[in-house]
Amino acid sequence: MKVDYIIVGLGLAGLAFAEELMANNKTFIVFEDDSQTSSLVAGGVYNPVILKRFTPVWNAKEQLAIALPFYNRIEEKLNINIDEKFVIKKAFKSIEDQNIWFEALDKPKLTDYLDPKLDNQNYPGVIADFSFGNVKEAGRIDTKKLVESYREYLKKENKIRFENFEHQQIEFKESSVKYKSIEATRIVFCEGFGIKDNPYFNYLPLNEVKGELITIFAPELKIDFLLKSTLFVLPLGDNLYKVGATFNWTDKTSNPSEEGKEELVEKLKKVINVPYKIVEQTAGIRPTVSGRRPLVGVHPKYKQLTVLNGLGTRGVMIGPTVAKELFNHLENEEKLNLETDISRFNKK
Ligand SMILES: Cc1cc2nc3c(=O)[nH]c(=O)nc-3n(C[C@H](O)[C@H](O)[C@H](O)COP(=O)(O)OP(=O)(O)OC[C@H]3O[C@@H](n4cnc5c(N)ncnc54)[C@H](O)[C@@H]3O)c2cc1C
Repeated sequence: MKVDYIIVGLGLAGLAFAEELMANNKTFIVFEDDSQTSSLVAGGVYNPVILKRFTPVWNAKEQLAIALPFYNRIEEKLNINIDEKFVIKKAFKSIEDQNIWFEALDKPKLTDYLDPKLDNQNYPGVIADFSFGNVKEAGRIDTKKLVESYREYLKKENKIRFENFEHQQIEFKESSVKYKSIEATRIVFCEGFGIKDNPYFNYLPLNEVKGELITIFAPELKIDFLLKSTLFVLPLGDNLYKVGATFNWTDKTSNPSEEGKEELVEKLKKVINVPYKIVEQTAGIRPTVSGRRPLVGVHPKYKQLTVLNGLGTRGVMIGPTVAKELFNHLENEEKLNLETDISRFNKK
């Protein structure tokens, strides 16, 4: 079997690259072994503003201009609904917090997104003593539905194998690779935290950060916006809400933990004051990089091997952009963004 590309991993990164290949009539096969869960458990929120500091997300406008049409095309192609738009209401913790918001209103990159009028309304069940600030142009991609539907679609197209990709089986040819019975021009590794087992790219500085979420059933909480406080509370419909997330730099497993649950329950006491029941708990590892820029590019020695990783906490927004940039670099000789190109980690 001969293909243009092998893609290893079908999370948000692999999916975005597969779409790019299809749009350009390239042939490919995906390997997926279910070892990582990040894209399946993600909140899926896209939000152009960093709400801890009221600063703009890096290249937010440009990323959203690519990402939203990208997900809407997939909605049409697979006949699914995955994009839900909503307002994010940031619950201020103090008057100082409000003042920082007012200062941020003047930042040119934020004016489109921050509503200058504070929301003083009371929402039953929500604890907020200092009003809310509204963030516009935000929403959520249902990443679980997206990834599962896309894998199903690739299965029907005979373009995915649900098995572990074994790096030691790669044989190098002059300008291609052989993997078992497949000959491919290139391999694109989209393995998330799985990169740690990749002997070609595990030199890259990926700082994995485990995140846990709970889903609660809270019939007395009637909100149709994303509530952002010490945690986020995201309405899913049918009185269900996703609550998260934790940040844990030491636990490298994707298993939900008792500590994770306790941390969320403890923090939630300061966010809502209505009864609820926990109906689900999920966990995954965010593939993050210090400096918060993804890992994109070509192996310094083996030019057939490439990587698309490090999407961090914002895979939904940034995935489609970096997939496009990698494709254009490999096929159209366009330069990679110097901030994301892995050559920044080459030995000088
Ligand atoms: C709790 C939590 C909440 C989050 N919330 C948000 C959010 O609200 N918004 C947002 O934008 N982002 C969010 N994220 C981050 C987002 O999930 C990531 O940025 C994104 O999922 C990373 O995608 P990926 O494809 O790079 O990695 P992954 O999703 O980890 O995908 C890698 C895939 O490769 C497969 N794989 C690895 N090695 C092999 C191998 N050798 N052979 C075969 N297959 C292999 C794995 O099974 C996996 O499916 C969240 C993450 C977590 C954990």
